[in-house]
Amino acid sequence: MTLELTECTYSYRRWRPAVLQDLSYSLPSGLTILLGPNGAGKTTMLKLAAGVVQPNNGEVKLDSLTSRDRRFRQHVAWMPQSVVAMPSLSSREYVAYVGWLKGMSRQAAWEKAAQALTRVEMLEHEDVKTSRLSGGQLRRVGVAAALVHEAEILLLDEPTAGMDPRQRRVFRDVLKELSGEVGILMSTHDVADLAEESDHVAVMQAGRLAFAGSTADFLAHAPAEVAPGRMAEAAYTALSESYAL
Ligand SMILES: Nc1ncnc2c1ncn2[C@@H]1O[C@H](COP(=O)(O)OP(=O)(O)OP(=O)(O)O)[C@@H](O)[C@H]1O
Repeated sequence: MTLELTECTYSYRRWRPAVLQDLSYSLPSGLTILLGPNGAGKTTMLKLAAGVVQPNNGEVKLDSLTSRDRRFRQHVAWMPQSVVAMPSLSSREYVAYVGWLKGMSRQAAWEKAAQALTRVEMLEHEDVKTSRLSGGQLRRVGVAAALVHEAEILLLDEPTAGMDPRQRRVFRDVLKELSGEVGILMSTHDVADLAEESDHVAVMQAGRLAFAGSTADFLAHAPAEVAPGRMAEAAYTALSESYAL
């Protein structure tokens, strides 16, 4: 399935300037990372793509389904920037509940919740109430909740923020595995870490896309003298500077 945003304009309040302006984007298969400075509009773009908010103008489509269609959200998983604990639910109940909300049967949601928690190394905490988890653990439960109903499109808003280095590694392996199966759009400020592992990169600046293309094309923006380990950062800086001119 292909996720496509066509000439989307969005503003949070009626008479306020648009946060996204005529944004068109088609999500390629594999892993795409979404970069951009604070306030560029990454979260807003992900919310539009997830059908959490609707564009004021333009449309968001998954093949023939529009984001206003109830079935749209069954194919799309969204992990918000801040995962909110549900104090009365354990990790497994939380993930299963999300699966159930997405239309799975109770039994299937319960079983898939265990599989999703295993993927993010949280099964040993399946009975722990979400209000008792650390920030990084709660984000991992949030990732499991995004994986539980096996959506075709994964939209992840800074999923690695607050994870320790080992969990980042685990998460990157999960992403690598998943990127062969589903389309992933993931925002991050972790340019150096992830750009070289992604298939595609999109860069937002002030509500518009300053760049969208393959990772190789993205890295080609780095000046020739830059050391290989710093290419992603250098490419991002060069693109941001040329867009600001
Ligand atoms: N709920 C809201 N109400 C009004 N304005 C908002 C709201 N959420 C975001 N904005 C504004 O929309 C713009 C884009 O914000 P958004 O959160 O999409 O950026 P971002 O690129 O995800 O930033 P960050 O990297 O800091 O998470 C900002 O100017 C922000 O102030």
